Amino acid sequence: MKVCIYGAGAVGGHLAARLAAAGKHELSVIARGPQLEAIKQRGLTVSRGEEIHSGRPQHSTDRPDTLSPQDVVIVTLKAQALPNAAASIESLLAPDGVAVFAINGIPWWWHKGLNVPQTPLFHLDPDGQLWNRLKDRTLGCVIYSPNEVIEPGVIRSALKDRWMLGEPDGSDSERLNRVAEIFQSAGIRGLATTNLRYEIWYKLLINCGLNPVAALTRLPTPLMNKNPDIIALRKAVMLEVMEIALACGTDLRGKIDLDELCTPTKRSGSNRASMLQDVLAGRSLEHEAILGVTVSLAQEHGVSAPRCELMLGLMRGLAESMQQSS
Ligand SMILES: NC(=O)C1=CN([C@@H]2O[C@H](COP(=O)(O)OP(=O)(O)OC[C@H]3O[C@@H](n4cnc5c(N)ncnc54)[C@H](OP(=O)(O)O)[C@@H]3O)[C@@H](O)[C@H]2O)C=CC1
Ligand SMILES: CC(C)(CO)C(=O)C(=O)O
Repeated sequence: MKVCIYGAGAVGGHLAARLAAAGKHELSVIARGPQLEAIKQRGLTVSRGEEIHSGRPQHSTDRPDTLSPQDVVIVTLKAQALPNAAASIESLLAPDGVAVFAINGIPWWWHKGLNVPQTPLFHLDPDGQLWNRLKDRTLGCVIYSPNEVIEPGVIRSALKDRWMLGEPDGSDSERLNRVAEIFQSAGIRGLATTNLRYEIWYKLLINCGLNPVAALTRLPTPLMNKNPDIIALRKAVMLEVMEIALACGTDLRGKIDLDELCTPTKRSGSNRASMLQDVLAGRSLEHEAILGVTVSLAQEHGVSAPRCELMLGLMRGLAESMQQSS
């Protein structure tokens, strides 16, 4: 298969290193800047506890138009970078190729397969570029794997390793199983599910509590997990997201141990949430996909979510101040 990772940063670099190390597929990566230079010179390395996986993709470029048509494009850009990449993702796909969006937050394709007007999500896809080009050629992926680029081409990952893959409409398709096999061929725990929306809400609940607080306090996760004020705040946010999920048709009550989500484990390891990594690197923030759409859904369904609203306001302010100082 021809497999392309579009946006080989922390998460994409992790996948690319393991796929390249396994060598089962023809691998291309799209990256840029020092990360691309390092990949060209030394390939990619990911360390997970005692494990180290290294490999060099067959093709590395910042010009997607130079690659041949791909069977699978795994998109690991930040949500806010997707609309500008929609046309090039579409042109990269072979006629029966599929794009897999491995992204946090509510995904741009959220309305697909739901009994609601089949329209793009304004916050994430304002001109409908993603929806119009890719809605029938897309799988979703919920990532349970914390990663950070510690130097160009080198990624440190926690041991947690679960990548839930699903069709937007919840069907069990041939292409879904094909993609899960690609992950598994590299020893990556990619699992096909017919209920990806459950995973999206579960992960969103974690991210709404954790990522903005990490970005605002600049605390790494292990320190947040020792701070009673922050734990209380995160739990309160998570309870709100649980109510929003319920109003949208996903019942997480009784299925999630909020204490456990605020407790350090060996598998989650020591890491900085991706939004904190973005703040420290001066990159744009993913708060609209994580909090903006969540708050909109709360308002649409008449659910009170004051803490999510507060977090969203603060994150919009942080994004503005970062933009002004850049
Ligand atoms: N990191 C983590 O632990 C986790 C992240 N996630 C989610 O995974 C997704 C990806 O996150 P993450 O890997 O952390 O993000 P990164 O910012 O580390 O990776 C994205 C990469 O894409 C590159 N890129 C952006 N635009 C282009 C372009 N036009 N051409 C080429 N390269 C480009 C970026 O370069 P540049 O740096 O120059 O912008 C960066 O290297 C997000 O939705 C995140 O929330 C989910 C679970 C854990
Ligand atoms: C769960 C968590 C916080 C892992 O670091 C994540 O998804 C992120 O960093 O965005």
